[in-house]
Parts: sequence; structure tokens; C-alpha cells
Amino acid sequence: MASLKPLELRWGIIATGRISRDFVLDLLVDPKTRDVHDVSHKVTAVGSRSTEKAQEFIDQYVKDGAVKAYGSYEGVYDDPNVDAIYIGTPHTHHYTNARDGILAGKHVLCEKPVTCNAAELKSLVALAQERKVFFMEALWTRFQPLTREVRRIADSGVLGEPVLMHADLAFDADIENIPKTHRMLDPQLGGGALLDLGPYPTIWAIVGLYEHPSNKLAQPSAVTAAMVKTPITGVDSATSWTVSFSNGDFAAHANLSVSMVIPSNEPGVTIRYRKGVIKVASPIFCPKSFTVQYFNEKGKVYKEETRVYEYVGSGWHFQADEVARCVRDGKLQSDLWGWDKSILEMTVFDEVRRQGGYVLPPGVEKVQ
Ligand SMILES: NC(=O)C1=CN([C@@H]2O[C@H](COP(=O)(O)OP(=O)(O)OC[C@H]3O[C@@H](n4cnc5c(N)ncnc54)[C@H](OP(=O)(O)O)[C@@H]3O)[C@@H](O)[C@H]2O)C=CC1
Ligand SMILES: O=C1OC[C@@H](O)[C@H](O)[C@H]1O
Repeated sequence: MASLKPLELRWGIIATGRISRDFVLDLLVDPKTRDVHDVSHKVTAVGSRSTEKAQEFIDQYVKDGAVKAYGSYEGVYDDPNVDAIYIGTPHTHHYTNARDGILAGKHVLCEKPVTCNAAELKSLVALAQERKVFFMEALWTRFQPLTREVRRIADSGVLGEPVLMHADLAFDADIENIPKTHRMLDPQLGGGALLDLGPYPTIWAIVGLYEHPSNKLAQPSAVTAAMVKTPITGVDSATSWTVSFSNGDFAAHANLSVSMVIPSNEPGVTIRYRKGVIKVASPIFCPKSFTVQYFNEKGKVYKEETRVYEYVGSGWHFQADEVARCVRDGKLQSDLWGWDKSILEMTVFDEVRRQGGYVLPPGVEKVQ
């Protein structure tokens, strides 16, 4: 039997900031170390607002003289040796970068939050369909083996239906001491806790409740929210919101929260089912373990299991493998993190910002 050659996806990197570095370092990890044999990755171009920065990024991280350095993002969009672009710019640039990449015929993996609002996202989805390119938000947590296993256990029905869940993500962004132009503080860059950290509690609400078979992929029935704003620039320093699902006999709530002023990322995620609990360890964007408790008829824990995950790299490569497989198979969206999920996320964020009174400056939202 002829051996199948792995598909090698050729990546162009848009922007040379922190997350582009992290993503590229994971792209360079040998896929065989995570038992992946059907796809592989190659960085062929890096685009930055400055050619020097692009070259420095290549020299420091990619370490391959054949990689092309561009002093503009357009250079990467137009490079025939690039199959897919990875967008690592600040939130409010995602729409324009993704649109330009799609229009140039590239497949697109775009950092979270994929856009500033649901309208921008829907417009990109329509464009990706029209141009027949793959397009996905880089919600890396969804592709990690731990998350897939949580989903498998929940789907097996052994815990019964979920009823209530909590998911929280906090870190101290040192907002008193960073410049007001930092992406965490500047409203022009979509600053604040919700847009930066909110995708993570949301991914767990989607895995725990939206994707649960009993919900039948019904949209949330209600969203309630509260925001605390920092006087420094007016963006949210902490936000809490509840997403309710109610579909026939199924009713469940997700209590979600984020903060950029607390120096602790506990308590993580707790999904409470009728017959047990799943507790996912912090940090919830890349947890390394989770515990399942099984209840007897009296609601007492009769069995507890903890699973621990280890792999080479930092966890961003799993989403890259998904992109490569989807491109290989001619898919425009992922089955694991499809457009419906990003649209749900951005629609909830629009509503949370509406209730919290967080209006982005004029001109920031390119589609409304
Ligand atoms: N998945 C994850 O774990 C993480 C995701 N992120 C997401 O990635 C995105 C970028 O975050 P991060 O890497 O921390 O940000 P950085 O500020 O470190 O990098 C952003 C890069 O975008 C480019 N850029 C283009 N326009 C601007 C502008 N007006 N202001 C600042 N930078 C600009 C710059 O690259 P250049 O000069 O080369 O053009 C810059 O280096 C965010 O949307 C964030 O949500 C962030 C951290 C972790
Ligand atoms: O995606 C992210 O995850 C980790 C956080 O530290 C970071 O601010 C955020 O962008």
C-alpha cells in the first residue's frame, strides 16, 4: 500500500508580537512528538509594519534563511508560497487583516477575539464562503486533547445533564503602570478584560452547555452582564456575565467572569451535572489536568478520577493541525470550532458590552 505523504501547510505570519512568537515556536515543534503524522507545518513568510522587525523575528525564532521578511502585511497576503495566514495583531485589527487575507485567497487563522463584534464576523464568514477559503478563530483551547476528553465524557451521558457551571479567568495586567496605549487599556485596540480574556470562559460555556447533546445546539435564551470600568481609559477591568440555555426540558446556566486586576487565575472551570462534577484546572486557556467526581443516588462522591496531560510545546500547535487537516480536506470551517461558535461568542460579547455600557470609539467597528 502506498504511504500517504503528510500535508505540509505553508504559513505566513501577520505581526511579530508576543502571541505570534508563541504560535510560531509551537509550529516548529515536530508533530510526531504529539503523535501527529498526517500534517506538518512550515513558516514561509513573516509580515510586520517594519522589515527589520520581521527579519529579527525570523532570525530569533524561525531561524531559517529561506523565510521571507516583509515590511507590510500585504507582502504576506500576496506571497504565492503562503497557503494560510496567522493573524496576531490587536483585536481591532483582526477584521481588516482577515478580510485582506481572504481577498488575497489565503486560508485564515485569526487570533481571539476574532473580531470586535458579531457583524464584522458575519461579514468575514460570508467572504470566506464566497472565496472558498478556510477561516477560523484561533480558540486554541478547543483543540487541546484535554478539552476533547472533557467533551467525550460529557457526551457519554455518564454524568447526566449539566445544570450549572462557573468559569473564570483573571490576571494582573498591571494597568496602573502600563501605557494607556497598551492593547489591554486602549479602547482603540479593543482594550479591557472582556474582549481579551472573555473568549476563554466562553469556550468552556460552549463546550459544557451549548455543545451538550441535550441542548441540541440551541442559542442562549438569555444573557445578563455587569462591568466594572477602570477610570484610566474607561475600558472594563472586570466583567461578569451569565449565559442561559433553555431548550425543552434542558435548562442550564453558565456564570462567567474575567478580570485584569487580580493576580490569580483560580478558580478555573467547574461544570456541575446531575450525577457529578467536572473540575478543570487553571489556567483555563491551557489546563493541564481535570478531575471528574461521580455522585451516588444520595449526591455523595463515590468515585473521583484526575487526568493529567503533557506534551512537547505549549498547546497552540493543536489548532494548527486542525487548520492543516481542514485545508487538506477542502473544509471552509472546523467541526470543533465552527463559525456558529464564534458567532455565538461575539453575539454574547455585543450584548455584554451593551448591558455594561462599553461603546468602542467611533470608527473602530468596521461593520455594525
Ligand atoms: N491565544 C493566546 O493565547 C493569546 C492570544 N492573544 C491575542 O493576540 C492578539 C495580539 O496580542 P499580543 O501578541 O499580546 O500583542 P502584542 O502587542 O505583543 O503584539 C501585537 C502586534 O500586532 C502588530 N500591530 C499592528 N498594529 C498595531 C497597533 N496599532 N498597535 C500595536 N501593535 C500593532 C505589531 O506587530 P508588527 O509591529 O510586527 O506589525 C505588534 O507587535 C490579541 O488579539 C490577543 O487577544 C494574545 C496573547 C495570548
Ligand atoms: O489569550 C490570552 O491568554 C493569556 C492572557 O495572558 C492574554 O492576555 C490573553 O490575550
